[in-house]
Amino acid sequence: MKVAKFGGSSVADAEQFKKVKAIVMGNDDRRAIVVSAAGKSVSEPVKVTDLLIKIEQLRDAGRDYLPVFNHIAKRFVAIRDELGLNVAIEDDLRTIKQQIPQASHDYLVSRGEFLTAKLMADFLGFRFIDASRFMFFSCDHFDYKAAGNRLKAIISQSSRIVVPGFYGVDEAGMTHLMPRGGSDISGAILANLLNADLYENWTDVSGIKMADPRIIDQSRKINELTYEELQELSYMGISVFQEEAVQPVRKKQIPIAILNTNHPEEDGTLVVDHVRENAAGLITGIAGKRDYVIISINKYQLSKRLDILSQVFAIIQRFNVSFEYLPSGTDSFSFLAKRSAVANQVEAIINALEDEVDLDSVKLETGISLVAVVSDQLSKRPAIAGKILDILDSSQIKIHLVIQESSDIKLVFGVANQDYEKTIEKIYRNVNANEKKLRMAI
Ligand SMILES: Nc1ncnc2c1ncn2[C@@H]1O[C@H](COP(=O)(O)OP(=O)(O)O)[C@@H](O)[C@H]1O
Ligand SMILES: N[C@@H](CC(=O)OP(=O)(O)O)C(=O)O
Repeated sequence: MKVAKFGGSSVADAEQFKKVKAIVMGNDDRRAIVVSAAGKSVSEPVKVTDLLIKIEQLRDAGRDYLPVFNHIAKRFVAIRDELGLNVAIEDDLRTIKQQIPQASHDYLVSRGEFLTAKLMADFLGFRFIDASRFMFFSCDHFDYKAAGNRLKAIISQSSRIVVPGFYGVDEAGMTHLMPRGGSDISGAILANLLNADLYENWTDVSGIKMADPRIIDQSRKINELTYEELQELSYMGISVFQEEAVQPVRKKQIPIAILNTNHPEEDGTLVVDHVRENAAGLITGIAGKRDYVIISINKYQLSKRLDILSQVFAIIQRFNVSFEYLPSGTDSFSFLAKRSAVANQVEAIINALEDEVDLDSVKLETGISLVAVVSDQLSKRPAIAGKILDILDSSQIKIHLVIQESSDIKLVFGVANQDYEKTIEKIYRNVNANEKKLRMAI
């Protein structure tokens, strides 16, 4: 059997619902469906999830949230009516409206998936199973055993079900929301629990492109990639698949297919443990994230001075900031964080480091973007890294730092924010134009 997850763009309105139905009915094996909340469409510029977050913000500011709520309600009623369904969605909308004044963030923001799944279940003629009945979280971790047992008790082998994505329930019975893009995680967990043969992830692009299609028009599609490569690309910012959604299917070696709801006839991307030798490119994908800060400390023979390093870490801990990378050298150590994560604490951290620790220097760099090149081949052909540095050097892009991780399949460059798109473009165009030549050279 297959688990099929449909993203927000696939369920944005009644027309999209019809495409979903045609896909689901097109294969008898598609028996477990996970949906996100109705997303953006031509006539709806904001995702329902973001509208729900807006309601919470207005409520907390003591402002009128009813116009936003009414807009959401109208969207769901319109889908119901255009599809000629009988679901009494007004009852659910009324309950949610009554709850808003005291609703938790997790409960309120999860309602988009709840309502979308209710409509989809009715439209498909499948059973609606609320995620709160079996998606059990315990201390923030998913409880596979308890969830699997409960699911077995509530559905049979032949059941055809629709489950809302993005949330589950905690030990206290309260709604537990997953990170943004979390319906991908729900789908992956369901595939794991049901021992699916395939996890289909239906979105608005025909598979994963080698580079963000918003930067590289007509970017080449990745036909196959490994779970590990997908995880690294997702971590580095490709929004098409949530990074935490890889592990649940990887554990059971369930392949993932990334497919396009608007063009179901097109091949997508297949994610597996090992890519066929002839399917692997020199570089699998390029991804990136903008707006980082780097705090670098320098001290002669720092790598041997654990006393100094522990003082530095004590300061970092005091500020409770999460750093994503900690590259180090013999005399230096750097902390890399998203600018929004350090917000206005940077100056205070630097002052504390300068005042309290005996360092040679403390340096701050801002406006840094990270660009990652991911490829299973990087570990087998280390010369690829050199070629990419060559490309950047001849494009006169200043590299602020290079990080090659122990996983050996990802190479990260720090460049100035204004060079972000140029960096991705230069690597993409050069590697694709010269793939044959590069292969022979390394
Ligand atoms: N490398 C990439 N390949 C494909 N899509 C990408 C890539 N990087 C970013 N994206 C973006 O991801 C989007 C799909 O993800 P998302 O908006 O979460 O879809 P959904 O609503 O189906 O969950 C695409 O429309 C595309 O703009
Ligand atoms: N609706 C949630 C969860 C999700 O997975 O959405 P999408 O599939 O549209 O990325 C969000 O916007 O984060």
